[in-house]
Amino acid sequence: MISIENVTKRFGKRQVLQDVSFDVKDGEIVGFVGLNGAGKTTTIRIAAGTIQPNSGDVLINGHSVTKEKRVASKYLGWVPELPIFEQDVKALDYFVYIAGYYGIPGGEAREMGKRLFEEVGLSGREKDKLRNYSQGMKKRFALAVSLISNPNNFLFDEVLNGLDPQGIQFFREVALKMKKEKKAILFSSHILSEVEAIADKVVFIHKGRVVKIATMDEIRNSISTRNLRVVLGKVTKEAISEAEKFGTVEVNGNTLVIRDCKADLQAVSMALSNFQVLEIGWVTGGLEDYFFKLTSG
Ligand SMILES: Nc1ncnc2c1ncn2[C@@H]1O[C@H](COP(=O)(O)OP(=O)(O)OP(=O)(O)O)[C@@H](O)[C@H]1O
Repeated sequence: MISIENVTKRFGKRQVLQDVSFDVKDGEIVGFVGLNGAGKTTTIRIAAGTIQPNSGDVLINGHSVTKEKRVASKYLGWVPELPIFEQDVKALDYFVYIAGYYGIPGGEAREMGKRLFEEVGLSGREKDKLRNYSQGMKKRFALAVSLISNPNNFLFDEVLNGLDPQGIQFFREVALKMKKEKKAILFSSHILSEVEAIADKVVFIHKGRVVKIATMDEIRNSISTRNLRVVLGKVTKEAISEAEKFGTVEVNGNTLVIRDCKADLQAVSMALSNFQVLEIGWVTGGLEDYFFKLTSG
């Protein structure tokens, strides 16, 4: 479990984080969302122990990153937005070198490296120098490194940035697999559809403050559009022209979506009653609608 507790951070005179608090529970994927400069990376770097907060703390499985960094780090994996590695070293050699910091002897580290390279889709590229890795490959390498201590908490900072669709799918599946294994995952991303696809809960940060924490169910239920979805038992020409009296109609099998519906649900339900209304309800919006509503407010 990752607990961010009242974290405050200033860079010089600029207040970058103000009293940021939230939890990522075991078996939970938490989306971390905010505009550019909102404070996501700073929060993540504080959680990873690479920068110190001015006040507050982050607990990893109950261990303070500010006071017990070594122990806390053992339970934490981190894939940074722009992984920076030694460029002139062969990837597997560098992995073995890093594993040394975790007290893993050379031979064992090499075997572990081969296994993890395969797991993250880098087999065959063990002898390439890191300078010859693409951005996506560097992220996969950072993931392999983060798996060395088999931690149960993960920080993914904009891991999808600059990835091709295959890379995006790979990291989505990694996060979902980790969730199944009851790991705690904090996942920052600008690709809101991806956050929506995997997150259980979303933390919204704006100008250094947490402005909202909501589950995906709460988000979906709170945004209702003027688009009405109706499932009919009988979809006939008459049914469609009846529906068209209320707005533009899209037909997909037995489902009609009346866009910008001018009437209320009961009126449409009555008007279509001869065509067997099996289901009727307003289409709910997604994370993107919610995010814009929140930040424009
Ligand atoms: N080392 C630093 N020194 C001074 N200011 C910094 C430093 N790192 C970050 N900042 C400032 O802190 C604020 C938050 O930056 P941060 O990178 O955490 O935002 P972010 O939400 O991750 O943004 P993005 O979505 O663009 O990655 C910004 O105003 C940024 O300029």
